[in-house]
Amino acid sequence: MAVADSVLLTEIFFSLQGESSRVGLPTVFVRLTGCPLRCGYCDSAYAFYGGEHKTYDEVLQEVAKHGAKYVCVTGGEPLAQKNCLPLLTRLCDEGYSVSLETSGAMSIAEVDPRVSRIMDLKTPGSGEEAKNLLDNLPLLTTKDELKFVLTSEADYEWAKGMLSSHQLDSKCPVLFSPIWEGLKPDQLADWIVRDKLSVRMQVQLHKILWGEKPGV
Ligand SMILES: C[S@@+](CC[C@H](N)C(=O)[O-])C[C@H]1O[C@@H](n2cnc3c(N)ncnc32)[C@H](O)[C@@H]1O
Ligand SMILES: Nc1nc2[nH]cc(C(=O)O)c2c(=O)[nH]1
Ligand code: SF4
Ligand SMILES: [Mg+2]
Repeated sequence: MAVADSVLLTEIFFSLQGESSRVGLPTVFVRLTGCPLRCGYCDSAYAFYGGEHKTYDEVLQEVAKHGAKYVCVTGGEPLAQKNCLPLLTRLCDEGYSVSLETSGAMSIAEVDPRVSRIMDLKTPGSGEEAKNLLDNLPLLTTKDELKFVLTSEADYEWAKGMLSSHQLDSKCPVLFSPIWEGLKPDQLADWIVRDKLSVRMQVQLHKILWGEKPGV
């Protein structure tokens, strides 16, 4: 149930951005609760349930305490809460440089244009490929990023096929990321070099630094 002018929140924390082309930048993370997907590898399942209702003002106050320039709204699936949209706009109005991590299973059409949308196109290995909303693809602009999280060689081949069939690398930067402790990063690197793909490979920096746990 949506409560007026509020979101259901799992956590707010300050860390180094571990993903996307913003990797390494000190960033405040706002993790909203709930997700309609169940990717087999999900590292944020603790955000599926629970959470606390927080008004936009309360979220902004908590974010401001950290004195950072960058804010990343994630989840769960942030766009599953309709109040995520006004929250993104309030964060932009405050002058933050805002990114949004989204599964691409919900429309990104109404997201404030100042936000950089990091859209994950779910691979077959996630178990949630059927949820991909392909109508989102034409909406991506050069300030957005399209991400493939890969579990296997089959996922890699699928992602390569999607790149060429939809000419995805001409829309926005493309990220290829191996699942943590699943697909070996050096194996993925070898395939990308072999095939000369114009994608950015990345591993989750925060897990290299601190392991897999909430709040980092
Ligand atoms: C936790 S999700 C939250 C935002 C949104 N629900 C989504 O899936 O994009 C943020 C990003 O973490 C990625 N992720 C989750 N678990 C992962 C894992 N075990 N290894 C690598 N990336 C993972 C997701 O694929 C997604 O790109
Ligand atoms: N440090 C850090 N960077 C991140 N970038 C995206 C994250 C996410 O969970 O969406 C994440 C996260 O959980 N931690
Ligand atoms: S969509 Fe994101 S939060 Fe939801 S299960 Fe998949 S990775 Fe986890
Ligand atoms: Mg994470």
